[in-house]
Amino acid sequence: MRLPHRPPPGPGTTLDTALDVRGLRVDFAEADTPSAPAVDGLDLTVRRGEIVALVGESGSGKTLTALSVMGLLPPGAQITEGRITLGDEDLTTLPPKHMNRIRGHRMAMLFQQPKVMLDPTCTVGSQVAEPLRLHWGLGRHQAKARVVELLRDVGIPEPERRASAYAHQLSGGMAQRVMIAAALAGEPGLLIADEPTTALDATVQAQILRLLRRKQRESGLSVLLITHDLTIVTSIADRVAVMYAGRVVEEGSVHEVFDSPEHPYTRALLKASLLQSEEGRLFSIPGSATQSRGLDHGCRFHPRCPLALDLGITGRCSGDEPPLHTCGGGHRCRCWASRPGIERVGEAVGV
Ligand SMILES: Nc1ncnc2c1ncn2[C@@H]1O[C@H](COP(=O)(O)OP(=O)(O)OP(=O)(O)O)[C@@H](O)[C@H]1O
Repeated sequence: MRLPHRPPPGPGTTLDTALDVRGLRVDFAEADTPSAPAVDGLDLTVRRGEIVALVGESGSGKTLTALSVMGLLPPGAQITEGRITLGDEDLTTLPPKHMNRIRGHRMAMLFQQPKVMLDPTCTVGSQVAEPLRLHWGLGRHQAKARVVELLRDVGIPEPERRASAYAHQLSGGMAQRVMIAAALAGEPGLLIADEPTTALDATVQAQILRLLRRKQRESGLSVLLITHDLTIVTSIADRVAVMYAGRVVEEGSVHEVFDSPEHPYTRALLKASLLQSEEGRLFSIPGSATQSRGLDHGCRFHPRCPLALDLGITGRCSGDEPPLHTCGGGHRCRCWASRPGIERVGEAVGV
């Protein structure tokens, strides 16, 4: 596929960069009426050995971003602009056969519903063995022994016996451990985890997050973690990127973004989460991200933004798209109003 516009890798791209996404745009080709891109000029970097959380409301384009990287977009969706670089490889130009070799070997993905993702007709052991045979060329006996090691390593009790179990015989937590073993079997450098603990209860969720953190520390794995849950971000991630209507509006270390949020959308997300709910009162952000998709002028958030609406700065906010500018260190924000002084005004209007 020939892409109309492929920007160069991002300015900070170094040997240290595991994944670099520049100007990614995803469109649905089969839509009857022309629709807005689902991902719209997204820039994102994951460095080697770090966990980056991608957060944002439902429909902001997080999953399509992950599927674009994996080369697994659903039928009808296609990358129409942008560049995705994994290590030194430009994934947007690779033929499907080459992508098959990279998937599972250099990058792997964990999904929300592990029991659904496991093949019900194959044993757990054969599914964990697949990448070992495919990417490392292990024979049946070698692969079997390695499967037991991998299952033990992710905390599956009696791994020899469990290797011959089927998906329906596993709890949700066990199934996710098996998926982690299968994902890590090919020894990928990048793991994309899309809401990996959403379907699990709180105790199992904490165990799975600890397991991911341990694997990241032991093997220098890079992780792109997609989640709605900001408490998960604070417990596991090094950096966070906040996505709104198809693009990143704020990014930085978890400390920078959560302790000093600059973008009114990030502030609203934090306020809507348990992290900042006031005396148990629930806050929701008026409107939805979909109403901002397809805006071809101004800040995508301005129709819902209390700063733009209350402070009468709508002219600027609806006129030009703000750039992602540096607010100090690695903290960057896409808002005309994120300047010293305005922050206090933002607090005054309750965002
Ligand atoms: N198969 C599809 N066909 C048409 N449009 C789609 C399809 N999948 C996603 N979209 C559109 O792309 C947008 C982004 O979807 P995506 O799944 O990436 O959002 P998300 O941020 O991951 O949401 P969630 O947190 O609910 O999973 C959706 O709002 C939807 O309009």
